Amino acid sequence: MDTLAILKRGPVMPVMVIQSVDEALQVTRALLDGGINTFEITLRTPAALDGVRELVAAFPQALIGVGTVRDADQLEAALQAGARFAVSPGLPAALLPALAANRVPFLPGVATPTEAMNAFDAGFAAQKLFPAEAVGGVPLLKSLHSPLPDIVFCPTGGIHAANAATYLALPNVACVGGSWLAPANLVQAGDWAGITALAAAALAQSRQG
Ligand SMILES: O=C(O)C(=O)C[C@H](O)[C@H](O)COP(=O)(O)O
Repeated sequence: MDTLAILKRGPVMPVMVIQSVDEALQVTRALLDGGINTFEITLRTPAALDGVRELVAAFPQALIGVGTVRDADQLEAALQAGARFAVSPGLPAALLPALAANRVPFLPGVATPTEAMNAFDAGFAAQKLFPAEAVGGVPLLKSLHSPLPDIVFCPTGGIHAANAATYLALPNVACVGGSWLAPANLVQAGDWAGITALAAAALAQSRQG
């Protein structure tokens, strides 16, 4: 499965910051119940890699990837844990040899036309616009489409229930990602039904968009 196919499979991707394996299992179950099938587990917490391992084992129907990948060691560890794709806030040069060696579907972060062109030339036609809202959001994506029509984006950073559909309606957007699908307040409260409802609403909106 290539990166674009993974984005289209979404087309809404929860960006998850997990504090424990048990929490990861509960949140993922709740999101699956709402119809989400693609998950980005950020490597920002000590529980992340164990979480990936357990999620891959517990939910074979889910596509589990990792986010916040910043170096080759993280990428290797994530692949060993069973991650099926990887996402980064950028495209650090130090990652390129590991990406070439592993051929894992990879979504690099970009924020400018030059970064988008460099990532395209490195072999990545599907890219994450990050942080989407802060760097120009919908108007920026519209402006990028004319000169760079062969680059497809997954905007993340500042996406939420009220603006996701506007992004998904753009011709160069295949997916949107964000933490709004599993917000910390609902996770801490153990409000799994609330998370299922957020997921279902996001998917319903994406189908209208
Ligand atoms: O670390 C990564 O690889 C990322 O993917 C970054 C995330 O996309 C953003 O941190 C989500 O931003 P919010 O939805 O505004 O909370």
